[in-house]
Amino acid sequence: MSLSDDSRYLKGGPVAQRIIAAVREDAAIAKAEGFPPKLISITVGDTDAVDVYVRNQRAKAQLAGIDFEERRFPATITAGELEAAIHGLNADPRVTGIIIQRPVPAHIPIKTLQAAVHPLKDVEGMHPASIGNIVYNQLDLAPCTAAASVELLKETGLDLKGLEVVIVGHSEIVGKPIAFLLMSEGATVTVCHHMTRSVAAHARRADALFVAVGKPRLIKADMVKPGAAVIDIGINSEVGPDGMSRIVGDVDTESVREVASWITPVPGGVGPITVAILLRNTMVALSRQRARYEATYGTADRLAAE
Ligand SMILES: NC(=O)C1=CN([C@@H]2O[C@H](COP(=O)(O)OP(=O)(O)OC[C@H]3O[C@@H](n4cnc5c(N)ncnc54)[C@H](OP(=O)(O)O)[C@@H]3O)[C@@H](O)[C@H]2O)C=CC1
Ligand SMILES: Nc1nc(=O)c2c([nH]1)NC[C@@H]1CN(c3ccc(C(=O)N[C@@H](CCC(=O)O)C(=O)O)cc3)C=[N+]21
Repeated sequence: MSLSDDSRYLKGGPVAQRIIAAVREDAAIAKAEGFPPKLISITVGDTDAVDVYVRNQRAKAQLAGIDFEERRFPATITAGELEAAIHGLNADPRVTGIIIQRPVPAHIPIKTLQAAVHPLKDVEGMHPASIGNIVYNQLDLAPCTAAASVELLKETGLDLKGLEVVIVGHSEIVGKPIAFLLMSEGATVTVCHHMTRSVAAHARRADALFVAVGKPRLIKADMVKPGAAVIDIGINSEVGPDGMSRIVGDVDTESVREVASWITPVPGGVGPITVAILLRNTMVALSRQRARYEATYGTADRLAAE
């Protein structure tokens, strides 16, 4: 049996395809009704991981019928100039959603940029108001990677109520929102980070282990409970023995697959679902904007109102 046929591999492709097919239907209807969805990606400077992500965003947006436009800014741009560009996009009625690719150069405060995106156009769910909604169990517009990771865990069929979950990594964009999403599903959640005394001791207790650190092969077989589900969120670029650059996760997949009952491959796991959820969030944003528009103008037909 080839590795790709192994039922232990929790593959993201089929889940992503399902989500994109639904988005495609919604997008076609919205377009016919005079509200074509449009997603704008903002990139500042150059990063490998961002290039992969943006490339896939463009390809999948095209597949789903969502207009996609990349705005690239040089690493030398000031925070004020970027904020002005974001305010311009907020005011543009043709723009449905804005995503700011991370990381941005050190002189740019990322939090200020995320807060500058209008909450109705915040397709990444990273505005403080959006993040706050997650704490209140309002989950329909969650940060894409966190939502994607939870979606993959659900593919196992495990009952999330009372499940012992350990998350390694507590960034605002991945680890923390995963913790909130899973708490709202009834899981018992432990979050580890670089000050945790023994990541291994916590990880070994987990029925489901989420890893989002950015260190290849951080998680080895002896850190995983037999029968656990392991969700590998890491996307690391590495030069392989053949001298070619390749993408690997944070989990030592070869050894961990002997112990775990489920494991997500990298590539082909969480990544494709992240892109699909970004597109789904764009449609959620569009429907919120339309609801606001109707509340203001009393009609859903923008063209008729103009
Ligand atoms: N698949 C996808 O769709 C996505 C994948 N990614 C990938 O996920 C990974 C993490 O991304 P992101 O969350 O943005 O990264 P950050 O660098 O923002 O966060 C990394 C986290 O890991 C923690 N950490 C660092 N070293 C250790 C350690 N030895 N043991 C335990 N915890 C540690 C850090 O803790 P502390 O803050 O305390 O130092 C921090 O909370 C990266 O590989 C990234 O490329 C990211 C986004 C989307
Ligand atoms: N604001 C922001 N949000 C992010 O979520 C974010 C970000 N910035 N910066 C970069 C990282 C990285 N990231 C990826 C998402 C999907 C794939 C992806 O689609 N990967 C596929 C394809 C890999 C390939 O084509 O080689 C896979 O894993 O199978 C990759 C990388 C999101 N990130």
